[in-house]
Amino acid sequence: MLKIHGISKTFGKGTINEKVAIDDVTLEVKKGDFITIIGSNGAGKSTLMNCISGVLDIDEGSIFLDDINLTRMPEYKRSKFIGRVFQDPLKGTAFDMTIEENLAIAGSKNKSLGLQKGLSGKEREYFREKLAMLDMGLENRMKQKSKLLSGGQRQALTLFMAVISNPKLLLLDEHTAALDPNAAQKVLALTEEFSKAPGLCTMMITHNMKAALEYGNRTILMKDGKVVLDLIGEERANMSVEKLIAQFDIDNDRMLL
Ligand SMILES: Nc1ncnc2c1ncn2[C@@H]1O[C@H](COP(=O)(O)OP(=O)(O)OP(=O)(O)O)[C@@H](O)[C@H]1O
Repeated sequence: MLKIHGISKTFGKGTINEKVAIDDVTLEVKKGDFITIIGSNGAGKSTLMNCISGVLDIDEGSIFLDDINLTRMPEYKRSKFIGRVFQDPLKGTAFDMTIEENLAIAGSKNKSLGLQKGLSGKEREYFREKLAMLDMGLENRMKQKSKLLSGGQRQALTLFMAVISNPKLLLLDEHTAALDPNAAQKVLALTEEFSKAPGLCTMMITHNMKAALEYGNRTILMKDGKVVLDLIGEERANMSVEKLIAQFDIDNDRMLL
């Protein structure tokens, strides 16, 4: 379980540009939870993820993942427990490496062996089987460089790479925003599938309001650095995009209905 307690983050403290990006946020994410995160531009969604993953230091509060205290742990150490996928499909894979080299590196993340570029026959077979689950024909292209893949294929591969080391937490920051609608839907369906891995907590930022209510089991709305709505169960099932916009004054220039 992820336990975020009373965290705050202010940029440019003491300057005229001072900005409270995260304001006393407390949040518990249970194992198996798949939380979608929505909110207006500048609400603090990405900053929250950056605080959890260790890209940013928090000013106050604490972050625990199970019994592991992440609060002051450097980003590279947290990455053993946290898988991440960003908006840009070019960010997640090593462009000039083959699909299987990318997988080998991602798979070795949790081991003490360090980077491994090669795969044993057994590992190759394992990855081939797993890749087939993506249903994109990538299992037959394992020796091809990842730069030859389409955006959707690359993002599916990145997602797969983020989960093969069995992280405790998966953080997705608008990971389908740069994809065409078909590819986005496919990657969202895969996300839902991967989020069922035993013991995993998943958090996904999206500007697609419909997807936010459709995927996962819980939706939070952020505003001015705070969590102002936490929807789950029946309340979430009865919520619609129209109601959300009307009730919460969501103003987002990239919002998709
Ligand atoms: N590195 C930074 N330095 C200074 N201010 C920042 C920095 N990162 C974010 N901010 C500010 O903090 C606030 C929250 O930004 P954040 O990127 O978390 O919002 P967001 O909800 O992810 O927005 P969007 O939907 O537009 O991506 C914004 O006012 C932003 O300008």
